[in-house]
Amino acid sequence: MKCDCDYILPTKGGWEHHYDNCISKWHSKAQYPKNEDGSIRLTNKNLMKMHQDFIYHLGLDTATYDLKAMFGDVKFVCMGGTKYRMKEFAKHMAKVLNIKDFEAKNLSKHSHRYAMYKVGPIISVNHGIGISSMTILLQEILKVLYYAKAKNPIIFRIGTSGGLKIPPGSIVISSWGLNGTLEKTYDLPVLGEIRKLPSVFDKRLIQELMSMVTEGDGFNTYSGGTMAADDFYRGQARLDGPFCDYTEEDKLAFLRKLSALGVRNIEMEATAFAAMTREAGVRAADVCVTLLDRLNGDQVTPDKELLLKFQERPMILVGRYIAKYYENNLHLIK
Ligand SMILES: O=P(O)(O)O[C@@H]1C[C@H](O)[C@@H](CO)O1
Ligand SMILES: O=c1cc[nH]c(=O)[nH]1
Repeated sequence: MKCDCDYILPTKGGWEHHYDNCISKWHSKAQYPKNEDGSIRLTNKNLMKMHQDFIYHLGLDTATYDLKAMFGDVKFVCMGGTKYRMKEFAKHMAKVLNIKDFEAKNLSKHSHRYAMYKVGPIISVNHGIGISSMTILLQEILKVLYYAKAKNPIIFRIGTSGGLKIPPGSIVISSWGLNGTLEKTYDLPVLGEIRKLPSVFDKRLIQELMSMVTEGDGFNTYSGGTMAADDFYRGQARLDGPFCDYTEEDKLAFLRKLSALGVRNIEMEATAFAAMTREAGVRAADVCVTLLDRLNGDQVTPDKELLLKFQERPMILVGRYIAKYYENNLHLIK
């Protein structure tokens, strides 16, 4: 398989292992500040001076918990908005990887915030709605992976979204995130000034995921841009919120403009997810199902059963990717 920089990747047992020894530009040390052994290198020197770190929203800390023993084997972190979805994903992966003794135990229950499960080498955890909830979770997960010295972890978001000109129930694998002012950045105010962090996803991971799509899936999978809105209603040009001071024509013109820019779906996390995983040197992909075509309306009308079916689709695709990784290596799973 070819990479961005035109290197033929030195794979040993097939493409599923190549990122462990990848020499491509995308994974170069400059951009992906990993240690030699593949563990995360966080650049915040203050962390090294701390005797104990309270990872508050996960209800964990580095003194009471042996994070290396708990999470040192983690290869994949999957996150999504709801607790229910992430518990179901953990159960799904227990089946896929044939892990018989899996017990869905919420490892962050003391925090009363998020629900985090571990199944074999996978963390499945919910992040709530929107960028601020997601980035708190993501940053605390990054610290857990850092303290645990997890090697070459990959992070997936399996989410829901509104589609643009594609049938409801399609999957979109995000190439980049677009913010509310139509820039491919995650804009974070720090010490009174806006930092603009690039929000582009790992191209090769997208290709690898696209190669998991089969004709028998029964739905379409696209890759394309994802707008991450800071609001579900006006922020996504809806007409059905409590406030609206624009017309239906304005809304449609905006959505068509997004579509012309290459945006396939709208959700509420992509920009920050791309930017922060990139800054941490961790490969990541945002895989969302669309619940509706926003050119045809605003209300999410599929019944509960169909909504749950739709939400299984990203789980199936990402599950297939993880299963492929372990195809010949199930013995690596504790
Ligand atoms: O992962 P989920 O289904 O939470 O993703 C989208 C974006 C927001 O978090 C939420 C809005 O309904 O759904
Ligand atoms: O339209 C939608 C549907 C799900 N999630 C969103 O953020 N927007």
